[in-house]
Amino acid sequence: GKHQWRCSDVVFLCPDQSTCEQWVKAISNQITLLTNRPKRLLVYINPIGGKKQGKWIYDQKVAPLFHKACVSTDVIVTERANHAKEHLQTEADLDKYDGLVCVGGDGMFSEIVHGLVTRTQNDNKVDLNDPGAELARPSLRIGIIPAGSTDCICFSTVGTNDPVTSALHIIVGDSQPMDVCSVHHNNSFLRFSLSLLGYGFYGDVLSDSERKRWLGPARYDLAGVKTFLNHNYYEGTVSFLPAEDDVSSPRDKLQCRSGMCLPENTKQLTSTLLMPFSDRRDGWKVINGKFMAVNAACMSCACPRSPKGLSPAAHLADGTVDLILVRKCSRIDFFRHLLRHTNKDDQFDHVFVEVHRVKKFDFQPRNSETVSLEDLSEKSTFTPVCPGPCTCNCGSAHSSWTCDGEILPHIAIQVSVQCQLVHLFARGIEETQEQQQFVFEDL
Ligand SMILES: CCCCCCCCCCCCC/C=C/[C@@H](O)[C@H](CO)NC(=O)CCCCCCCCCCCCCCC
Ligand SMILES: Nc1ncnc2c1ncn2[C@@H]1O[C@H](COP(=O)(O)OP(=O)(O)OP(=O)(O)O)[C@@H](O)[C@H]1O
Ligand SMILES: [Ca+2]
Repeated sequence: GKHQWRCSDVVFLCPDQSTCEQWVKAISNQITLLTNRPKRLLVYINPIGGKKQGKWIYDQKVAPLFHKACVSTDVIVTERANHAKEHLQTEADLDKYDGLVCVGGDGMFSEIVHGLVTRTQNDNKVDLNDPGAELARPSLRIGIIPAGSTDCICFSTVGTNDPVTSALHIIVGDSQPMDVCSVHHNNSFLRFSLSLLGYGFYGDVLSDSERKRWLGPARYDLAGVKTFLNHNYYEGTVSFLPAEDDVSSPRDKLQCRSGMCLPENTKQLTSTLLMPFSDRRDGWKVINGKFMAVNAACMSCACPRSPKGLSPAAHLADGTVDLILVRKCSRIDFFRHLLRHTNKDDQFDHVFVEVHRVKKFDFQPRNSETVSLEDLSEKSTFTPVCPGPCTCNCGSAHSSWTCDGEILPHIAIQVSVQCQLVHLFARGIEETQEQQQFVFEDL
């Protein structure tokens, strides 16, 4: 149920010992032939993510399963932020392993993707600062054992945030390609985004929540309420290159399901992103306005807080990102919009919300040319110019971008989707039995 997998024992009864041994040998031989299954894994554990349970979860729930399945592991418990990333970039002997495992939340997973992808580009002499460069794909898959506060990437790729389920997907060697957004400021690479890239509301929630880390996962709720009450909006220009809209749309209600975003199927969803960078302005659209939030969801961003996610129909590996623009609106309207993330109603069905499926986009804040976070005082960045509804020019304040829970140092950014840059030990969200029955009855 609920996409959770469990181990189960099967008892074979044999008439004699030698038949029993033949069975054991035959089954072991068959399992050895399954080349998708990893045999050696490099595990990184963040001991301070989420409720600080990462090490306990791994030792109690995951390591015994790896042991049973004869998967050998090297385990690194991180000692500081960026430990895993730096280890992957420079030290790790990656040839020794069939995959990586991340025990932690979205921030920790982001570290591991950055380490692995940067290492792969260095090995292949690809310049990450060139926004038009075609990136080399890492050969190692990554498994996520959820132990963070949001665990959005695990939830959106498996359908649940359950360590045992994730461990079993790793053991059986599932593979799920995943899009990654690269974020540049002019010609300098800033970060990859794997889940939510958000300016305005989520940027402000994140900035505020970082100061409340000691609260654990509850920091987001407290910062969320505070940011909601502040009710800030920000002015800027969003330019984007739409994906072919006859193929799929953020409002088609077609949720990404297991098998949908495998390489061969993806070609039908979208033709990939080989457009030369010099042609980039052909077909671009420009929207100017005052926004409560500018959100880019590379995947649905489903998580326990919002089980269908920020963009329920976003696909994991179709080479596109859903760009959600929430324009300036009243508090009550914004509340209605937020509330719809938690129930079945359509959060895009508001006059002040629009959503576009895009391959690339740029954001330019109003009067921004020289603005970077270093130039902005804490006050002007994170505190509303006015505390409540007012007639003054609140819109001239700037927010900041949150990128998978990290604050970006620049506001003017250029984003492009790197189609299926990394692979996870996952298989996408499987249809539940009731859903399959429903489709069958429909047919
Ligand atoms: C009325 C209830 C409305 C609830 C609306 C919930 C919408 C939640 C959507 C969450 C989407 C998460 C996307 C994933 C982002 C991750 O890369 C990142 C790192 O892990 N996590 C967050 O940014 C963590 C982001 C956490 C954001 C929490 C926002 C909470 C808002 C609360 C507003 C309350 C208004 C109450 C008015 C009295
Ligand atoms: N040993 C460590 N000490 C301090 N920080 C660490 C350590 N190891 C990793 N980190 C950092 O902790 C940050 C947060 O970790 P993580 O993503 O696992 O948990 P979270 O923020 O609670 O959850 P989520 O990202 O799902 O909201 C990561 O960005 C990572 O860089
Ligand atoms: Ca996508």
